Amino acid sequence: MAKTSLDKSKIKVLLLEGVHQSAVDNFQNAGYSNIERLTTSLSEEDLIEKIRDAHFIGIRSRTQLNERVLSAAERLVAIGCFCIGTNQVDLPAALKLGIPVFNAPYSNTRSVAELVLAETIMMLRGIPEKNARAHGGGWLKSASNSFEARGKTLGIVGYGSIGAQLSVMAESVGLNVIYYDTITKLGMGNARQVGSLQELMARADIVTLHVPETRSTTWMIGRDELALMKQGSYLINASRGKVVDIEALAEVLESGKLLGAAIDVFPVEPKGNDEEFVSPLRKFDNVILTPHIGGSTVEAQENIGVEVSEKLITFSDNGTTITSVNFPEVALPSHPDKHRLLHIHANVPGVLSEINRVLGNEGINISAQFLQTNEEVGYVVIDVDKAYGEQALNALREVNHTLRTRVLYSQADSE
Ligand SMILES: NC(=O)C1=CN([C@@H]2O[C@H](COP(=O)(O)OP(=O)(O)OC[C@H]3O[C@@H](n4cnc5c(N)ncnc54)[C@H](O)[C@@H]3O)[C@@H](O)[C@H]2O)C=CC1
Ligand SMILES: O=C(O)CCC(=O)C(=O)O
Repeated sequence: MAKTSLDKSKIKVLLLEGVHQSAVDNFQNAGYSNIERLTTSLSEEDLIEKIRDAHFIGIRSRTQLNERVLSAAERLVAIGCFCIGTNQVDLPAALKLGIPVFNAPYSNTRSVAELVLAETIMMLRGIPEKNARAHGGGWLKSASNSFEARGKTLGIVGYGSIGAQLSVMAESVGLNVIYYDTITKLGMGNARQVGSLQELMARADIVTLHVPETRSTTWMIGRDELALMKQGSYLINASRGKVVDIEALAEVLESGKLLGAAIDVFPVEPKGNDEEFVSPLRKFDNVILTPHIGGSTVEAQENIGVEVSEKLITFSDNGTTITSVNFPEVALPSHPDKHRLLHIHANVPGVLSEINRVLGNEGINISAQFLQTNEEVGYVVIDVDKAYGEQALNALREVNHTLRTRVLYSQADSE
């Protein structure tokens, strides 16, 4: 088992929001034993306390890792988002602090697409109201406002992994698919890209949102966009809560313009299952409300647990940053006979030559060197002879603009 700069039993892994057991198993199998796993997210103050001595943190969509929280995380080596979205992390702040962020970009794609297709069919048939009526002892046997999916138009906003997968599944039940994306994309099957969000809103019978939360998508669907929708149409949002103005949506539902909606994500979501869910949409029987479970299937969560923990363990044990969403990506070979130094620094001219100078001054022979930079940060990985681990690390710490350093001892040495 690889010995890292710290004894693995001292490396603290904090997992929040019910990250799947598969992640815990993976960490344990890799020799990490100091794992704390909580089922909820934490308030900012509690998070600051907890993250202070964590080396790795695993979160899902609810935990907000803002600049203030990250600044308190003095020992943090990396962040794992056990989900697709990474908007809950201040990625530039993490980068400036030298902390890579990893996620699972495809593991729950299918789960979301299946849910959205199912909701489309359920809403077209008016099932949410009929179900609510039956639970209250009523009997709403009627074909009024009950439609087949065949021949209706599904409008997908954001034609990425989820949008494109949904597109294929939707066509298989006879829906016509149109989509809007800021990037020109080749449609799957017979799906056709439209030129504007406005055109999509006006043409679709069902509009479904699959964009990330960014500046351009925040409150993207408000009064003006909802006003463009067809009389008797439907809206689905399983992307992020701040993409839709919920008050405006409540108004169009109240007016009867929309026949239904299915909303999985909300501007403010409960921290855990014990907190009350508050929303102006609670009163509508024709709205399917789900507690941000688009990606919550056994299959997806287990896969995500494995995928993201593997990325964190690989970075911890070997230094590889491939697939990080904010960090220079470096794919590294194993280093059986050498100690490996990891140096993360602000990307200003002269740091690499300074690194080589201080190592040269110490008489340290470099056997391999890897460098990758982005606009903010440089990541240098240096393999050195086994005689020089601590000495080299101390020298590197003195280099100006250093953000974080680590040493990974020779793997053969620590078997
Ligand atoms: N409800 C849930 O449990 C889940 C929600 N999600 C959310 O779904 C989002 C989408 O996921 P993926 O399809 O995997 O992402 P993706 O990155 O593959 O696709 C997003 C697409 O949106 C497009 N886009 C970005 N800004 C846009 C704009 N202003 N207008 C139109 N299109 C725009 C992009 O060009 C891209 O094609 C995630 O970012 C996440 O927030 C993801 C998984 C589970
Ligand atoms: O499962 C979760 O907690 C979040 C899922 C999600 O929204 C995502 O993957 O982006």
